[in-house]
Amino acid sequence: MANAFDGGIVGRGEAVLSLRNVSKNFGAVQALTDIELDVYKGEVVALVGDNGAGKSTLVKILAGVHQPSSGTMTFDGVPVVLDGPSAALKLGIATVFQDLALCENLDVVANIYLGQELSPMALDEVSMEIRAWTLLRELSARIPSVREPIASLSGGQRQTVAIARSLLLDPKVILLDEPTAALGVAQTAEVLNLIERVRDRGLGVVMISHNMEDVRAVADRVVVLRLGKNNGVFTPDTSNQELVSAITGASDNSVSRRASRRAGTEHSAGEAHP
Ligand SMILES: Nc1ncnc2c1ncn2[C@@H]1O[C@H](COP(=O)(O)OP(=O)(O)OP(=O)(O)O)[C@@H](O)[C@H]1O
Repeated sequence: MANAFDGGIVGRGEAVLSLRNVSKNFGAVQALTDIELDVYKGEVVALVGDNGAGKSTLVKILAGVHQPSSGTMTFDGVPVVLDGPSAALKLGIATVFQDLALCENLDVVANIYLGQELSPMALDEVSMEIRAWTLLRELSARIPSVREPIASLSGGQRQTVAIARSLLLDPKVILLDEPTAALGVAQTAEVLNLIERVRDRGLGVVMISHNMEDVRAVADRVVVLRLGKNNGVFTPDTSNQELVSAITGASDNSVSRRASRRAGTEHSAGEAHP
């Protein structure tokens, strides 16, 4: 069911992360215009839209990779300016980009601790292994051994390691760029379960996805971008037809035509057999 721009979140307290009137241009290219976004604790927000709609640009702004050309961002109610990815991380916004940035030849523990120069923890190997193992167990991750090199893991397991790594600094918000892209059915289910457990830890999750089935399975709200602008916030039970219309801007598309054909068939079938 669709509703305006709040997606049914009225009365949920203060958002952990908010954007107001955020615009971004790259020279003459207007990638985002007046974007509004709220992310609450313990919810999964799916960010959907056609190619070039501005999803990656928006996530990169939240991750501190790009700076908005105008508009404001607040974190825990406080206006913030992210001048780089490490500023976002320090604040409590972790990102898992599509490339995952894992080292094939290193094991799970080493990858989870990779690039933790921000961390004040100077842990020995044993403590690192225990912490990595505890984290993965809390996430019910199916990793055979934390001493397994990344090269021998499946796509879903790699995504799991990348997500576990992003949780190491106890972020409040995690950004996932197409976390199920290129995964098979079982691995996708595994990663979606993991996302639910991250949400259950009280984090706000923002997930870019092109896959409406995944979005329906895990999202609490679906934020649609179209041509760099907000085009509605929907609940995950919204019909495919309505979502596709919001994404493409066209009410006449193959999904709506199929739906109306089906309705027509049912109607005439109903008439034939009252
Ligand atoms: N670094 C950049 N320089 C110039 N233009 C850019 C840059 N990054 C993005 N754009 C433009 O901004 C617009 C939004 O792109 P963006 O990658 O955010 O869309 P998207 O929704 O993530 O698309 P996709 O689903 O294809 O990844 C596009 O017109 C794109 O060409």
